[in-house]
Amino acid sequence: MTVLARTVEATRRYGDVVALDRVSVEIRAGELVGLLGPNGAGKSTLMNLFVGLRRPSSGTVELLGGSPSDPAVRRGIGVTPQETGLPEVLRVGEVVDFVSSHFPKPVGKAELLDRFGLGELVKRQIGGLSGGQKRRLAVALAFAGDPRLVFLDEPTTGLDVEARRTLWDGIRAFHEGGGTILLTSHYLEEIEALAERVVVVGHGRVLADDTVAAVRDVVGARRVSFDAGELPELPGVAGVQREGGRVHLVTSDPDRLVVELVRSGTPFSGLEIRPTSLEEAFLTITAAKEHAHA
Ligand SMILES: Nc1ncnc2c1ncn2[C@@H]1O[C@H](COP(=O)(O)OP(=O)(O)OP(=O)(O)O)[C@@H](O)[C@H]1O
Repeated sequence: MTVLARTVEATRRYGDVVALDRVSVEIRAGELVGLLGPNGAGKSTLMNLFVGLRRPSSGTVELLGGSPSDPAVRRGIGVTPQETGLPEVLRVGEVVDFVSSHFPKPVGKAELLDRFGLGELVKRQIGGLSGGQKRRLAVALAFAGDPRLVFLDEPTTGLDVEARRTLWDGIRAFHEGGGTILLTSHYLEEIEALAERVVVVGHGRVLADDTVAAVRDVVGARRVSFDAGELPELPGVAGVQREGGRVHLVTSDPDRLVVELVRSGTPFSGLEIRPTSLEEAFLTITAAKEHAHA
């Protein structure tokens, strides 16, 4: 499959901070890849290397067969930054026209706005849009030039559920038409809803790069919850969390844990066992790797 973008052993330092540490990632044509990781993991730095806003301190970055610092190459991508300031006095349609004029084969105003549920706002001044509408427009603009590859850094931050779903529909439509996307998100629900592949980043390193389902399987963890007081030593516990009287234990072997809990004679009630969410999965991966490096 054609690789549209890749980093090879890319490291990025800011002074003493190593934001990315020898990261090698490939984005292949037609993929929708989610980039997941806690605050400060290095997600934005990786995005910025791909789109040419930053250069690696060492290692290489390749974009559409060329270099991200080449403006001609960058014309083939679409980007929505985390922070966006659009001119308040311009109308929605004017902003779309302005951005589209930079590309040889733009999507077309009506189609673009419709795709993102903004069709009725074409004459509205930017200053009169709600925060959510501005955000949706900013994301829509990443698609204006009919790009081969789109980078979305937290596209739906601050949006309500309905606006988020409209954006997801727009992103999915692009992907179903063969488009390739790399998106970061703090909403795990978003990564699970959109992405097929997930790259988990922590402390500047790639912790996992696989399907969403496989990342869960790698961890294979279950969350065992119950009400109890003091707990004895229990086998195979990867993490403990307490909420008032309720205890949540993360384990890869819930059966053994429950057997041992019963054997210990510890009084408990309200037993519940469920699969871990992606967030819990990546916290467990991060903790396990840190443990291994310690
Ligand atoms: N311009 C900069 N100068 C100094 N340090 C920086 C700079 N940009 C990022 N960093 C540091 O590099 C590390 C990675 O930051 P980055 O913004 O890439 O993480 P992130 O995963 O995108 O986080 P978030 O989810 O909070 O946006 C952090 O420790 C951050 O403080």
